[in-house]
Amino acid sequence: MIHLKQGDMFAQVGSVIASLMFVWAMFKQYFPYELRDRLEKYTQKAFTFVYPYIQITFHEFIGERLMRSEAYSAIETYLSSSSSMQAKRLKAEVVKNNQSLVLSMDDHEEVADEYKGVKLWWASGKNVFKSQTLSFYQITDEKRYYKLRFHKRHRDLIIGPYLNHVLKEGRALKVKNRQRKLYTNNGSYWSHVVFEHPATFKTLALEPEKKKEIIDDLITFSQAEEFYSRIGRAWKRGYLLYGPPGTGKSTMVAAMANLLNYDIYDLELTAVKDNTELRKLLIETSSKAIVVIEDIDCSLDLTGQRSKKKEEEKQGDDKEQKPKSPKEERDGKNSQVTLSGLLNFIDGLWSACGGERLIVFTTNFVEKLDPALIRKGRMDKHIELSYCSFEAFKVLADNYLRLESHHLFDKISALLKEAKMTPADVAEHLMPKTVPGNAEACLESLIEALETAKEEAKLKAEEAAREKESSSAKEEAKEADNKDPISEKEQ
Ligand SMILES: Nc1ncnc2c1ncn2[C@@H]1O[C@H](COP(=O)(O)OP(=O)(O)OP(=O)(O)O)[C@@H](O)[C@H]1O
Ligand SMILES: [Mg+2]
Repeated sequence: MIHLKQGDMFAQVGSVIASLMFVWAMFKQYFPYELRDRLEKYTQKAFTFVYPYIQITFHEFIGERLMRSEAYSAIETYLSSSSSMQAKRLKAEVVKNNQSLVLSMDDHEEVADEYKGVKLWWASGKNVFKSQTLSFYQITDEKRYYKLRFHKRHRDLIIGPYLNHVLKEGRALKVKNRQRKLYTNNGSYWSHVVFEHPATFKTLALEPEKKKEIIDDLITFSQAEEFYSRIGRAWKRGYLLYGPPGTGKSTMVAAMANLLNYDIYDLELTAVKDNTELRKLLIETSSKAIVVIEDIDCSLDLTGQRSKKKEEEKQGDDKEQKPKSPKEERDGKNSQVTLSGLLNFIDGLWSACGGERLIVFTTNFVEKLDPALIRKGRMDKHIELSYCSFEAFKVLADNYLRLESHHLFDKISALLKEAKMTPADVAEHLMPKTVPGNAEACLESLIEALETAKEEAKLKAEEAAREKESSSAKEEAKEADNKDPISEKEQ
């Protein structure tokens, strides 16, 4: 316990010096002015010589409006791990919706820290003020603080890099401990609920290499603040998740948020009146967030906006007579958000405010989207989520049935190659049907479903082949019909 010995030494040296200073303050008035001035100068010098340590105080409250200091709470969080190991008296606070505890040292405790081989000490304390009001009760006001002590020869290292490190780490820990939120827009306002989706990349059924690639990409992004600022790009990244329904697109968004500890802003574009409202919503999003637009192909008629425009130019006033799309009729309103409005949302100037944001689009029909919307630089990473592979099935079997291997796995592996089934459907068969769950029964029900799906796929393929054959026969007959008069003429 070196830090305690050092701390004791500080306390002793400090109290000796404090007593000397006290004696000096009592008697200095009896000395002539000039001598007093000199003596004071030498005492200060002696003080810094004997006590060559620098002390910085961080108060809990700042300013007259008594705002809680951000630095104080970042330090409190930063010190929580060393406090729980070193301090004898601790304070506990419950965070994350009563799910976890954060410990900090109680008043008048001291803990040591080390940075690049340099040792320093943090002490907690409080000032108590008593104020007598007109009423009978006495009001006590406590103001807490942290005091940092270090040797003066490390001044540059501690005041610069170390304190930056403490604040950065403290803030990052706070973000990790905070309760995350899921925001949804009601028109141009965000409302939120607590975000508690249990999906993680571990439970996501996906091929391991693909999973690793996505995780690496996300982590690299979240640690690349300096890189983005060096290359002059806003700190954001776009993901396009596409694939059939039930392949895990929404689940992956939740897993991303859980991995990076981000909030989610689920943006419903059809509820946004126009581009101005869209911009307002964007400005109100915080950093460390995922802004997700689900089913972007159905959200707005962004799919063929450009080609549609060209068509409209050709057709003149025909537009007014056009019947409304089913979506427009259902909503009873028509959002005025345009493709260019959305593009500005993604990469316009305002999108850089706040930084550290992921923008995620999900869609079932990637081919329907305007290429401008999903080009690299806007949607930087395109991820296809497809039908369940055997690798993905193994993740589900482990999650749902706690099975790493089983004699039916080989059969399932062969069937998954021939039948297309989404992870959502596979998962449905793995849900326990009895208590306690019978794994074999689940696997057998899955095999049965896969065999049916395989049969259906076979029938469909045969039908498609027949249709193709008959249509090519028709084409040939048509071609032959067209050729006949010519050949007759030639004859
Ligand atoms: N890859 C997967 N890994 C784990 N679970 C999955 C996966 N895909 C689907 N599921 C399960 O199926 C359900 C539906 O999945 P999800 O909502 O993520 O699909 P989706 O791709 O977003 O579908 P849609 O296109 O209809 O929005 C989820 O509750 C999840 O439990
Ligand atoms: Mg979805």
